[in-house]
Amino acid sequence: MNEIMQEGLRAELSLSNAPSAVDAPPVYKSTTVPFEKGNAQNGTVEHSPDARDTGSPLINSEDTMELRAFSNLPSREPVDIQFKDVTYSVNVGFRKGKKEILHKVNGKFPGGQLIAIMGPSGAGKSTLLDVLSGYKKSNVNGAVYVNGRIRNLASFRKMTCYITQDDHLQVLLTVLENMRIAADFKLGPNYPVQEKDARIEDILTVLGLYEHQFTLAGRLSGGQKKRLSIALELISNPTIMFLDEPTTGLDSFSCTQVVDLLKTLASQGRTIICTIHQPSAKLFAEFDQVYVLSLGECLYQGSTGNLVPYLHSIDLPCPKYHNPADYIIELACGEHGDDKIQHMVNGMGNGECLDWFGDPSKVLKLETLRMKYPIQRPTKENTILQATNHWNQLKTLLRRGIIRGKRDTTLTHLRIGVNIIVAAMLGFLFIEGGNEGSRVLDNYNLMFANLMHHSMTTMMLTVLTFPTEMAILRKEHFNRYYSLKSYYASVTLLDIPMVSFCCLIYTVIVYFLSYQPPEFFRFSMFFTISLLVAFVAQSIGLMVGAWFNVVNGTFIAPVSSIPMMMFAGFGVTLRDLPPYLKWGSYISYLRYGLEGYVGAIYGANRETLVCEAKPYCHFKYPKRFLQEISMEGDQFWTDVYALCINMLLFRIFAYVLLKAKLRAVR
Ligand SMILES: Nc1ncnc2c1ncn2[C@@H]1O[C@H](COP(=O)(O)OP(=O)(O)OP(=O)(O)O)[C@@H](O)[C@H]1O
Repeated sequence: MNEIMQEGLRAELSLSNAPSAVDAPPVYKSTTVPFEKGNAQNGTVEHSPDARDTGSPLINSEDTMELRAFSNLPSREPVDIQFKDVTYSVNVGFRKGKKEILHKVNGKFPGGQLIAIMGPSGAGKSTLLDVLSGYKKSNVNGAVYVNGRIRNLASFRKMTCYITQDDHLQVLLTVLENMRIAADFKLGPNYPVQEKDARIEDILTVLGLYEHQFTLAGRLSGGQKKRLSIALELISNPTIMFLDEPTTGLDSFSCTQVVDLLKTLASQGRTIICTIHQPSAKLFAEFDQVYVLSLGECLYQGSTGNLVPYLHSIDLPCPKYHNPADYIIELACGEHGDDKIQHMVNGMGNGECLDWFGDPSKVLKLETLRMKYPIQRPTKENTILQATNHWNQLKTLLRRGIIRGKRDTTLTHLRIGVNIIVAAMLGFLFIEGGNEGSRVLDNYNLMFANLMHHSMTTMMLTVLTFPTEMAILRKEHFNRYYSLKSYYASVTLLDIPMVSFCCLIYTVIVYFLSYQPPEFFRFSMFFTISLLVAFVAQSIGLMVGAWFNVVNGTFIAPVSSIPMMMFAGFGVTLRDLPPYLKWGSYISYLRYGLEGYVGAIYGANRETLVCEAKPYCHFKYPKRFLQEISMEGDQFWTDVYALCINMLLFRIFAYVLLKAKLRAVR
């Protein structure tokens, strides 16, 4: 344990129950939290099958040491969770029906406890966690009770947080920046800065991250990343914390640090529920309560200390010097026979049996809980899911996006570099194409090449980067950092300067190297079309990226561009398109782009072109060229409107897809 963590754990400071509002001032009282050192040092534990746990620490108080609580986080009123006959099924596929994963499981997680959901791989641990946290809503049957009342998901989510197995952090932000951004989302701009900083400092200190506050999150070790994930959620001081495998991938020292920390949090009234694979005996003993699943059914629920007596009571005694956590997993896997699983499920009434809880005073009936916790009148703030308003969410998202943009210099340089290189190459390739009458067709090719460049670079970049954001979006959106509207608005706004800048450099280079007419209004028209095409392509990229993963997206996006190219009027003129395919030209944004470019360069009464390279210039008169390609040349504004409408429609559709995608996973 590092020094900071040690110091944090030793300090004596704890808090009394305080109001549940996030920004309520802390009220302190001096108590100490016993630290159970564990009697299973080497992965083995000697146990007495008859010794029932009575709720007191598993270890003699001689070995206790004091933990430092979070001095800036008010303690919480414990919240009791109970679930009855919970079933969860998934659709396996078209005409294949449904597969049931949780089979009418029951259970009770009393407040202020550290609870482990254990079981072999595929037992349904993560699924149960998802169902209880409200992350999964569809295909769930049964009832979840919070303090004796049927769970109201909206208000329940306000007191909970969900920490996913993968950390999904903002890797380009430092620890402190991550914390400050989270504080701005969760506490809002009106929360006093000094108190915000004090809360951040307190959390970082206790979690042993204070000395790493200026380290980029991406450079932290696995254990530090996990602690940062917890730290970010602690800012809003949740009452219930759900953690999916918080110790997976960590060494035993980091595991102990994380579990010690969770224990501290539980001791202050929070209900901490986490899934865990196969803890060592020492780690296992740290949990207050354990809930064991096998194939979607409950094998045991009760205190960790009561597991051995329970196994003894059902004639499945845990061998001496065997880690009970290992033994129950062996039983759950069916290593000792499949009949034992059913025997245990029956013995526990699939989670209905509450006889093996360490502290019987915590096992209150639903009616008693309802009397203990009267109904609270909903307040105005209670109707909004996020802690702060849309404007604050957008501002904070933009601030975070700007920091990320500045740090991600490789991508920024790459985007600028690609635009300069491609523009220079095309400019030199089509040099003088813009004013030479004999090279009008070459210039037409250049316009199409421009369209390809703008559409492909922006679209593919979005298709490749957006899906990687989805995991972070899912986590932060579920944890109520921001609404989807604010997120989407920030995504739309953040890329405007970069796309515009890249378009501008590209257009300047191509325009002047290829000798396009040196008139400001024609340059502006040319640039406007480039910009709009880039934005439409980006919208399509968003649409694809919102729904498909990177692999499928990189296939779908270019393939979907092919019909757009076909109908652009480039290979086959708009006049020569077969009547039954004419509709295609109206939905092709590349058609409007090409028409817009032609209008900018050859429309608006362009004067007769010079004809020096060859004695005969077929397209010396721009009008003749316009007739040849069956374009009017005076439809610039129609093209601009059409591109704007395309952009708007694709953006709206991308938003709808994104929303549907977020719903689909739940
Ligand atoms: N969408 C799905 N379609 C089909 N089966 C699913 C789906 N989601 C989950 N399952 C199945 O449900 C079972 C439980 O999954 P879950 O992820 O909850 O297990 P777990 O106990 O958390 O496993 P692990 O410890 O390996 O993460 C597994 O057999 C899994 O294959």
